[in-house]
Formats: sequence, structure tokens, C-alpha cells
Amino acid sequence: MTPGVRPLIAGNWKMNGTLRDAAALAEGVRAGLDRAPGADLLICPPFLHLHVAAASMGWKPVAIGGQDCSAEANGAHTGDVSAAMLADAGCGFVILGHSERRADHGETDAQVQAKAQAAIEAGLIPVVCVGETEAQRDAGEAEAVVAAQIAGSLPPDFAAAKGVVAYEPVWAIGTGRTPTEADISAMHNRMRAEVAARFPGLGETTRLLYGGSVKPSNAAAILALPNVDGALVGGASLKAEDFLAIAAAVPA
Ligand SMILES: O=C(CO)[C@H](O)COP(=O)(O)O
Repeated sequence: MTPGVRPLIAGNWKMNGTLRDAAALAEGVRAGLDRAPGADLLICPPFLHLHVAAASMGWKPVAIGGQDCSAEANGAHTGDVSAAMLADAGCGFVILGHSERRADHGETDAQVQAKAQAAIEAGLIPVVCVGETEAQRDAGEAEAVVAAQIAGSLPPDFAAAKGVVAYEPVWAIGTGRTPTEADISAMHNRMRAEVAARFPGLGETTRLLYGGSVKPSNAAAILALPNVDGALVGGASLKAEDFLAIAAAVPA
């Protein structure tokens, strides 16, 4: 953890479940909140399930987020959802630049930066994802790739808007494989240096999350690492029990 920074445990539900599932999952998280007093919690349902999740929370105290937004404010952009629409639906956050968006939709750093700026202007906190592929790690390029993604994906207002960076090595997502604690530490230390250099006076306390096969059994060790200020959880966030167990693993 980073001294003075309140941890954030975020659940990315991806494209899973029905309205009924979303209501039950959100209610399960809300009902178990007292197990995780040491962290802020964020759930990111699919767009169509945002309203039932928000209603279940009574709009608080678990934050709600989208999984993407348009860089455009409105207009003829079929299929897109604007940042203002997310805010209107009860969101306080939005995940941007997830590796699945970068891979499935060809999103570039410049596009992610534009989306993050749009999110900030709509009053949302962007959670910008970065991370290397397995080939990039094997080639010894992991830190350089992540540093370049940070340089290219974060808009100038990012740190002042309390933007969050999530390190998610692509090869660790949904695979059950995680980097070693030493590798996570090395990457998060590098990320801290990059963000602090880019945003002097603010980047030192920017929340840096780790994501990629986080589960109850490995959460405590990962969350105890310096410069790891929380987690972005995929599969394990689909069970309230597991998500809350991860949040409860935040060091006191
Ligand atoms: O979604 C994640 C959180 O964004 C990330 O992809 C990790 O997924 P997981 O490996 O299923 O936890």
C-alpha cells in the first residue's frame, strides 16, 4: 500500500450475467460491506445492468462504474455510451483501456487518453488499464511498454481528477497465472516513478491497482506490496463472497 492512500477494490463484471444476477450480486456485496472497512469498493457491471446495481446500493456506499465510454459527448455514434450518460446512471468511475478493449476494438493509447479526458469532464474518475503481453514480458520490454502506455493514455488532468491506474499483465487475465510478488513490486515501483514524474505533487498518491487472477487466496500478499493500492478483479468479482474476501484482505 501507499501511506495515506485509501485502497480501492474494484470488480469488473465484464459481459456476464442477467439483470437478476446483477441485482443479486450487487445486493450480496452491499450486504457484506462491513467485512471490508479498510477499502473503498467499486463494482463495474455491464451497461444494461448499471441501474439495478445502482438501485441496490441506494446509489452508495459502493461506487458504480462503467467498463468503457465514448470520447464524444453526444451525437451520431451508434452503440456508444457517453461519460455523461454513465454519470447520469449513477456511475462515479469508468474503466478505460482494458486490454480486452485494446485487443477486441483496437483501442490506442491516444483514444484511451481522449476517453479519460471525456470521463473527467463528465465528473467521472477514470480507471486506466495498462499491461504487457506475454511476448513483451519475455522480451524484457514489460516496464517500457507500461511506461509508454502511462505516457500515452493519461490526460493532463488525470491526477488532479484522482484518476486510477490499473496494472493488468495481459497474460495474467483470467488465466489463474499471476506475476511473482517481486515482479508486481518492480512494475508498481516503476509505475509510481512514471506517474510521480508526470504529475509532481499528485502522482505520489495516485492509486495504482493490480489486476490479473486476483483471488481470495493471493489477495493479502499482493495488497501488502508497496505501491499496490488495491485490485481490479475480474472473475472473482462475480461472487460476492470472493469479492468481499479480497476486500477484507486489505492490510489494516
Ligand atoms: O478484469 C480484470 C479486471 O479488469 C482483469 O481482466 C482481470 O481478470 P481476472 O483475471 O478474471 O481477475
